[in-house]
Amino acid sequence: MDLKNKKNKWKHRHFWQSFCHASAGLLTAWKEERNLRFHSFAAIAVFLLAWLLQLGLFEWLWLGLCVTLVLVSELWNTVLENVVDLITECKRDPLAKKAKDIASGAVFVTAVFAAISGAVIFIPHLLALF
Ligand SMILES: Nc1ncnc2c1ncn2[C@@H]1O[C@H](COP(=O)(O)OP(=O)(O)OP(=O)(O)O)[C@@H](O)[C@H]1O
Repeated sequence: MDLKNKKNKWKHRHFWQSFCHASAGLLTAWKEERNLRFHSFAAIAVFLLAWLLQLGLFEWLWLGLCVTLVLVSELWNTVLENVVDLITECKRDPLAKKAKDIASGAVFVTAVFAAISGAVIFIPHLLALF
């Protein structure tokens, strides 16, 4: 297939169009993915606690990095689930299971990293209160 000469009719022509499609994607993921909503609320709770404890700039940056990593890995997990369902037409397939389980594993690894980082940052501040 000659992809070079084939014009993609869906190609974005304006930045604003790209922005609208990205926002629509985020909204769809938010509506459909329970885990994404859970991680988003957890992120809000983390930022609220960081604000109450008056954390420093680098602690905020580190927490921001952890939250971003978790949310982005959750979004990629959703992308993969949708692509796998598209290919398999939602039929049972051992390769589909393998791909989805590994993608979930990636989210789990990021979430564990975020939880450990959160504990390292918050525990000393919380202990100092008592
Ligand atoms: N087509 C399939 N063939 C075989 N097993 C599948 C298939 N689709 C899903 N599964 C199994 O079911 C699990 C849940 O898949 P599903 O697509 O419902 O994701 P989910 O419940 O949104 O998961 P997550 O919590 O990772 O977001 C997968 O991890 C996999 O083990």
